[in-house]
Amino acid sequence: MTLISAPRIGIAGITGRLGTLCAEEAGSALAGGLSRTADASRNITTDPATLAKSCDVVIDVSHATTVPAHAAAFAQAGCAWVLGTTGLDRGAQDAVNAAAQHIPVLQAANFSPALTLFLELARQLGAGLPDYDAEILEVHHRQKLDAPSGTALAIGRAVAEGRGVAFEDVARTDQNGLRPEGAIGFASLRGGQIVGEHDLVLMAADEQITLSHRALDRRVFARGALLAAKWLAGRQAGLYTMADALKH
Ligand SMILES: NC(=O)C1=CN([C@@H]2O[C@H](COP(=O)(O)OP(=O)(O)OC[C@H]3O[C@@H](n4cnc5c(N)ncnc54)[C@H](OP(=O)(O)O)[C@@H]3O)[C@@H](O)[C@H]2O)C=CC1
Ligand SMILES: O=C(O)C1=N[C@H](C(=O)O)C[C@H](O)C1
Repeated sequence: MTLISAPRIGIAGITGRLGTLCAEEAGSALAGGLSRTADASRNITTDPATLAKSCDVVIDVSHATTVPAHAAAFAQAGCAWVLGTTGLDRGAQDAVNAAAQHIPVLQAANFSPALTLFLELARQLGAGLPDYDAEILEVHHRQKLDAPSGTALAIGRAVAEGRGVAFEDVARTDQNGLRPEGAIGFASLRGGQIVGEHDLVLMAADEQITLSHRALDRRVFARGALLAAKWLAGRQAGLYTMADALKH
């Protein structure tokens, strides 16, 4: 493994809300971008293989449907992949896992340092309060496409992991009917320009605890993505988390 001190960074989804900020944060390390509309003047291509050839690492904040093609192209080129896109289906996640056999992949639904620590606290709360009703509320801007948010799902997975249960067995996105014992529930609100809010609430008959995170500026994600990219470039193949990047 040879870590790269000044990696060339590409951005998939470079024209988007987060991609634009990532490009700004990358500064002179920016090698190019990926979009559905090419722009040679900015080294923006429509072809993931072409982008991968000019980069050491790609920050991917685009759309879930692009994930299988990106996985194949980046793995083929040997380019590291920081994946922040959310809303992946099973097939897309399988493609990520397969790519991680060949290249370093850091997958994080949320690049914020505080939210990364939130996941650890959620794991502890899940383990320490196994019988409390766990509910996760997330609020985002009106343009967001996926629900529940990737972060909300990651929080739910952390609680389930703390409880030693399979997330798929306890996740509850439809609130109709009697609340099953041990369920982890989700609720989503969409409106305005809310950057991203997440609450984990654990409730018993006689007390309740809430863990809250508020992203106040989308740039927190862009800064985290850059930190992740610089940490990942040149590492061994494998699937890494934001916690890995923050603790080294
Ligand atoms: N990990 C994290 O910390 C964070 C992750 N995210 C995630 O990043 C992703 C992007 O978020 P955001 O920047 O707000 O989204 P935007 O819609 O603003 O940007 C996404 C970009 O992806 C490109 N794209 C490629 N294929 C498609 C498609 N089929 N449909 C729509 N867009 C497509 C578009 O660029 P073009 O039109 O040029 O092709 C678009 O500008 C989301 O999955 C979001 O959940 C967001 C914030 C933080
Ligand atoms: O789409 C967004 O904006 C965000 N998406 C991520 C998610 O789905 O969790 C992270 C953050 O909450 C903002």
